[in-house]
Amino acid sequence: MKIYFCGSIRAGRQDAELYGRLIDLLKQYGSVLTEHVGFKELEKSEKTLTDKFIHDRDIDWLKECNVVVAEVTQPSLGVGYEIGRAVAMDKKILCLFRPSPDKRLSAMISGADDGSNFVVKNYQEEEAQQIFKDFFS
Ligand SMILES: O=c1[nH]c(=O)n([C@H]2C[C@H](O)[C@@H](COP(=O)(O)O)O2)cc1CO
Repeated sequence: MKIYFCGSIRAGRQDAELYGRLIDLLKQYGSVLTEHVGFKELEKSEKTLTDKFIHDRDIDWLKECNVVVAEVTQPSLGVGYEIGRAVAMDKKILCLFRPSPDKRLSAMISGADDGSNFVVKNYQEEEAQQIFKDFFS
């Protein structure tokens, strides 16, 4: 099982440590192609790469993966783009959103939930393990 994990990078790194913990949980189910999204020092390593390289590498990984898991609480153009491309590739997608009074998820994500291939879950971190268990079973 190859998993493509999406999380905000240039749109803000406030959830980076959470991404790292989610990626650790996901490793029980397969290999995470985009492990760097959860790295604390990420910006240093990705800074040596051109935007074209990053885009083309990530689209190749997206083509290669079996499922996409996206943490969508921090809105990110890159994550939205990856999700749209993944839909066009018929990938199975799980989006995770942590509700709070100051955040509203885009209708283009919440409204895409079809209960099977595109699943959107409101969650708190402690529920992630069970959500992954259900999604991957
Ligand atoms: O350096 C990068 N490396 C990288 O893999 N990405 C991909 C993976 C993330 O899921 C997504 C983040 O997009 P953004 O940077 O617009 O928040 O794009 C994005 C960047 C920077 O845009």
